[in-house]
Amino acid sequence: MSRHPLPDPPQGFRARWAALGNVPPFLRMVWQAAPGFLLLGLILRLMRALIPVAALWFGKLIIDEVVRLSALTPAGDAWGWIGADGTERLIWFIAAEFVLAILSDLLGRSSGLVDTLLSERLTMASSVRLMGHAASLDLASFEDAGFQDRLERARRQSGGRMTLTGQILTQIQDGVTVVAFASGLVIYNPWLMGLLLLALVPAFLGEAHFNARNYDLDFRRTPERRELDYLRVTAASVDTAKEIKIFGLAPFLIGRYRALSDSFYRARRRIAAARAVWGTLFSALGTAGYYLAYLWMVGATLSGQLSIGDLTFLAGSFLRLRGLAEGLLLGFSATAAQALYLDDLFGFFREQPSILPPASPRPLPRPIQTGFRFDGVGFRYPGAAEWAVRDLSFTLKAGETLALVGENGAGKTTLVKLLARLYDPDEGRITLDGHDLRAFDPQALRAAMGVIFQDFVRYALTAGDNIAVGRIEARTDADRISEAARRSLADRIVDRLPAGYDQMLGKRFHNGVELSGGEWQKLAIARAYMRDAEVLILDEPTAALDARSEFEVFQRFKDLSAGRTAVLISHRFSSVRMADRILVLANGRVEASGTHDELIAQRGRYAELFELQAAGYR
Ligand SMILES: Nc1ncnc2c1ncn2[C@@H]1O[C@H](COP(=O)(O)OP(=O)(O)OP(=O)(O)O)[C@@H](O)[C@H]1O
Repeated sequence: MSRHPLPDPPQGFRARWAALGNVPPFLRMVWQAAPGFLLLGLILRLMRALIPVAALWFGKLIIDEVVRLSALTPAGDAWGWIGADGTERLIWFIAAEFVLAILSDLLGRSSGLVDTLLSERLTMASSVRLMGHAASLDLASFEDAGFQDRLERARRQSGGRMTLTGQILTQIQDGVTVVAFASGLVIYNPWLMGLLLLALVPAFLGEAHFNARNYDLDFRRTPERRELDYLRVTAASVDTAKEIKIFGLAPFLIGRYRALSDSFYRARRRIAAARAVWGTLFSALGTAGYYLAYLWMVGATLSGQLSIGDLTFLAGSFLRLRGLAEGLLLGFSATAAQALYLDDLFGFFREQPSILPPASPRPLPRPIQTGFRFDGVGFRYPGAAEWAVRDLSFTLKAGETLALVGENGAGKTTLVKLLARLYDPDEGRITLDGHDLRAFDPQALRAAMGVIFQDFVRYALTAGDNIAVGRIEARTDADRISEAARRSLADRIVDRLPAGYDQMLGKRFHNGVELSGGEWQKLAIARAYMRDAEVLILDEPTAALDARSEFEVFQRFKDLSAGRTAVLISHRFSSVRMADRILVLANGRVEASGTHDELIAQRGRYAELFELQAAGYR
């Protein structure tokens, strides 16, 4: 059973045919990605489509010619007929068939090549579009399990479904070949065509049914598949290896993986077995149709209505047509199935962010005049029952350094996320210089902020790039990067790295050097200094720093943010007391505010927590 509520997959034939509506936008995407290849693929295939009929027709002509000549040629030398009188036509027919065979191979290989290149270009284009679109969506979306399922399915489609173009082109090619063969059959005897269709339709419906069942299974099991991927990565990755070993977690993870994938396997096996049984039955039906037609052809040849050449042409046509039409119908149903999967990709592209720039955004005040004001702000994470912050009212004055303190879960990080408009409040409002934050372009707002979170990212990039991500446009500005490193005290770490700023970090790639938790933090803090930020926010990225380092880092932070608006979050009171003003949060509300001395004098929670920590050091 799926653990997360998922919308039902599209059911029934109508939905499956409706999914074919995804084919035109898909082809549009292909056209945009590689118009030349698409056109070339189509031309090559159309040329190739007519070769089988032509080859079979030459085969018929050859046989009739052979039958005619065999009566005239004396027995003896197998090569003696070449060059003899009256055999020119036969030689031309054989030569034509030879050329067709070579041409067919050549066209087949060229279209294979074009397909490969096309699919590469398409995978790239759709992955780029996927990444771009994902980046435009709200943070809240990413934290929703249903969204992650949709993202996962879309990601699979962007890589996995790209053979679809080749499939559609092959369909077109086979369609043209079928029409050519069928015209031949109809000319000889229209009943043959009816017999053929009768033999094929059940197979087609059967395939369509099983394809849809497979899709339903994939759809319903997306959460489990995500869990499988998660387990695979967790059980075997550089980030988790240490803890997995210490806790001896491998058997647990493997057991879980096995149980989940077993249930997957069983479901797949059921479908595959039913498909095999029905497939054999339907195929036997097709064979019966063929032999019925064959009986008629043999009779017609014996009674002189058809020549031997006609018999080979017709029998060959029927057999090829059966194979082709079967392939075409099954391919059609497979295309419909693929188109169902495309629903995931296009469905994802249709997903829209809710935090958008207004039609005419206000220019961001630079410098900020009065500051930010929270007015009765309340926010609940999507799907959460509890408010993360509620009735939150305070001012973050321009130019001041404000510290946020409070126990775990008090709402400090949430407050910062609201300030950076990663979320919008559900109640109340946040203003900047008197204007609602929603009046500004969220990108511009974020660009004016330097926020380093507790769970900042450790990029598998060079040390220099790990700092430059704070302002990626300045990636080549070595002076700016080293200045940022100096400010955050990361310069001493970089100096010790074998390749300095060019040193690859982390264990993911070759020659990477791993840093300690505190060293990573100093590097991350340098990101904030890369920006021309109006507001600097350190949300506890200093937890792994030793006491002296944190003191130094914060001292610098305060000096460097002089005149700028700054927010710092820390559980260390020695750092917090440096701030101009301290806000004590509890249960998502402001419980008290003031300078360190004022708060101590109030003898409230702040004084209590401060005493608790101080006592620990005595
Ligand atoms: N992404 C999220 N989705 C749902 N709930 C969340 C999410 N992040 C935080 N919460 C909830 O919101 C509340 C406030 O969390 P927040 O991270 O703001 O606390 P904090 O004061 O920063 O805590 P800490 O000192 O542990 O970092 C907590 O009760 C937490 O469970």
